[in-house]
Amino acid sequence: MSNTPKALTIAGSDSGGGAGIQADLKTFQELGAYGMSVITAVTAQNTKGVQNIHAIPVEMVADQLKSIADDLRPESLKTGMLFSAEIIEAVSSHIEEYQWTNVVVDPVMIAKGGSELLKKDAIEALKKHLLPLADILTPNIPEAEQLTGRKIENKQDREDAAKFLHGLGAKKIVIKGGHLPNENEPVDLYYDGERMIEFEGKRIITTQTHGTGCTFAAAITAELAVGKSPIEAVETAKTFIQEAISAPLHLGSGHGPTNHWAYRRKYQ
Ligand SMILES: Nc1ncnc2c1ncn2[C@@H]1O[C@H](COP(=O)(O)OP(=O)(O)OP(=O)(O)O)[C@@H](O)[C@H]1O
Ligand SMILES: Cc1ncc(CO)c(N)n1
Repeated sequence: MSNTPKALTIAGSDSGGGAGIQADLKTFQELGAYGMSVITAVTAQNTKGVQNIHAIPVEMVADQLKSIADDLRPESLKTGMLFSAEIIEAVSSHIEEYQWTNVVVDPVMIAKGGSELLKKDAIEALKKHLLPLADILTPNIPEAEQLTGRKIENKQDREDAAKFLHGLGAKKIVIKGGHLPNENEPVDLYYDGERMIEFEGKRIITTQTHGTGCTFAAAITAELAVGKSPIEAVETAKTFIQEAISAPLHLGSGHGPTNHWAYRRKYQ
């Protein structure tokens, strides 16, 4: 058998191709990991917004996980849109049962246009079942606020939130800076229980940011699959998303997708 690194995404499908499963698989491929997917929900979505959501029955989510576990153990995995408490519980119990490692949890809650990708009553399940399994948790600022129940207004708040989330069991946390006010650079704060590290970026004023969070977490996951350390993985992911936002494709009339092949063209 070959030792090609395999990365798994457990997430929702974005018909528009810029976020969710589609962004994840494109990113895995770009960074040299063989991509696999477990689909939790199908969204009818484009750059203008989410028009409809159909959750996959939890038994079918479990069957997809089992098929992968029976044959194709992933070197790393990421979770994205999980939609409901029952899907979160099923995904968490299977990750535990199969003892999968290098688990990246992107706690997707709301799409850019405001659509709910995680039911409100599922947040507790996420905290209780999935956070303790996270090797790297990647909330944006509104998600970190939901998970901590605290307002995040400055750097000290972000550091406190990272510590709080570490206390809930996530081993490493990256609080992403995309949602900081436009006059601030998009600094991502990394915390592993000991070190606080700021990953700096250059803010690009653009509407072409559909799927930035998915792409960033997928890049971390791909890097873990190919054997990089968590800090190296976050470093590469930061460069990958910076390039992907810098060279937009200008597709659609709303929040357009990022450019998943920009990093390769520049660095590979
Ligand atoms: N305008 C921007 N310019 C440069 N980097 C950005 C910009 N917006 C976001 N980023 C970076 O992109 C990554 C994703 O962050 P962001 O906070 O946008 O995630 P998100 O809100 O989860 O995305 P999504 O819309 O997919 O849910 C982070 O590394 C962040 O710093
Ligand atoms: C399916 C899906 N997952 C995640 C996001 C968040 O960007 C989205 N818009 N759609």
